[in-house]
Order: sequence, then structure tokens, then C-alpha cells
Amino acid sequence: MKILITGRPGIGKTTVIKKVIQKISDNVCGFYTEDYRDSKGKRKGFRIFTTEGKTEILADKELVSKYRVGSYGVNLEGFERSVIPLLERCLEDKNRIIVIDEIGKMELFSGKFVDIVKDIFEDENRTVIATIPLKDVHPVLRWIKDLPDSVVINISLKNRDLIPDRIVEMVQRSSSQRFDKS
Ligand SMILES: Nc1ncnc2c1ncn2[C@@H]1O[C@H](COP(=O)(O)OP(=O)(O)OP(=O)(O)O)[C@@H](O)[C@H]1O
Repeated sequence: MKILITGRPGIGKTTVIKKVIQKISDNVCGFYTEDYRDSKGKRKGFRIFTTEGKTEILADKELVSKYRVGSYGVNLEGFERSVIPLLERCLEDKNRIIVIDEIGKMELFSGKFVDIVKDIFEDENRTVIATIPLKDVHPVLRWIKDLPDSVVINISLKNRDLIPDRIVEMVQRSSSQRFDKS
């Protein structure tokens, strides 16, 4: 099963991912992204947190980079260095649930990321929980949404507190069905 979380910026996608990771922490592998702010509370950049306990800057307003999204320079090298080998390790272990927050504009500058995302989503028996933007900013997003085992969940103010438990239930149901078949 491929669970795709979407919704408008700031609605609570990463919060959902973090709650799900807490609930199924022993079996999950991947990363999530959070913003960080300056002393006045203004957003300065974005940082990656891996399930292996590592962090890396994904983008910063002051970072000089040829890869830019809005006013942020993207740390593509650092992103690839920390995320590509991580996702390869996640993929090697057949039993891990893979979490990718997010498959967005910044991350999709990386061709290596696009390739590993394709490998992960092509793994038919794999449970994946990923966040995606509302708009198809890259062709791979349309492809992911059209996969037969993909489910898109749109986060709203009304449902955002209920979604983490629903996702955990979906994941548990999907893995027990897999065991029934084998
Ligand atoms: N269920 C919730 N209850 C209360 N506050 C929440 C909830 N979910 C998110 N928030 C708050 O809203 C803000 C944005 O949340 P979050 O970063 O999860 O959103 P996002 O959709 O991932 O944002 P982005 O699109 O920028 O990645 C945070 O300050 C977070 O604490």
C-alpha cells in the first residue's frame, strides 16, 4: 500500500508523519522535513530529520545554490548525501515501512532521488507513507498517484487530528492481509 499525504502548505502534513512515526517507530525507515526560524520567528530554511537520528539542512535563505525554490537555496549535495544511501538501506530491508516527507520541488531537483523513489514505489509489497504537493510539480508525482495501490489523503483542519490513527490502522490492515496471502 502506498499512502500519499497531501494538503495546502502548513496544514499539518509533517505533523501527521511525525505522529505516525512515533506510533510505529520500530518498523519505519526514512525521513521528514521541518522548517526552522530565526530569532524573530521568520522562516529561515528547512531541515531533514532521518529515522536514523541524523539531520541535514535541505534549504536556507542564505545558501548560495544554483537550485532555488522561492527565496531558498537548496543544499542538493547534502540532501543526496544523507537521503540516497538512507533510502537504499530502507529498501534493502523488506519489512520496513518507508516514510518520505516530502516528494516536493526541492527534493525533485535530484535525479538520484527520482530514481530511488521510483524503485521504492515499484516495490509492490512495500508499504510507503509519503507527502506530496497538491500540484504535480514533476511527472513522477502523477505516476505515483496513478499506481493501483496508491491512496491519496487530503489533510484539512477537520481531519488532521484523526488521520494519524487512520494511517496506522491502514498500515496494520495491509500488513496482516499480506501475511494472510503468504
Ligand atoms: N493537528 C494539529 N494541531 C495543532 N497544530 C498543528 C497540527 N498540525 C500541525 N500543526 C501546526 O501547524 C504548523 C504547520 O504544521 P506542519 O509543518 O506539520 O505542516 P505541513 O503541511 O507539513 O507544512 P509544509 O507545507 O510547510 O511542509 C506547525 O506549527 C504545527 O505545529
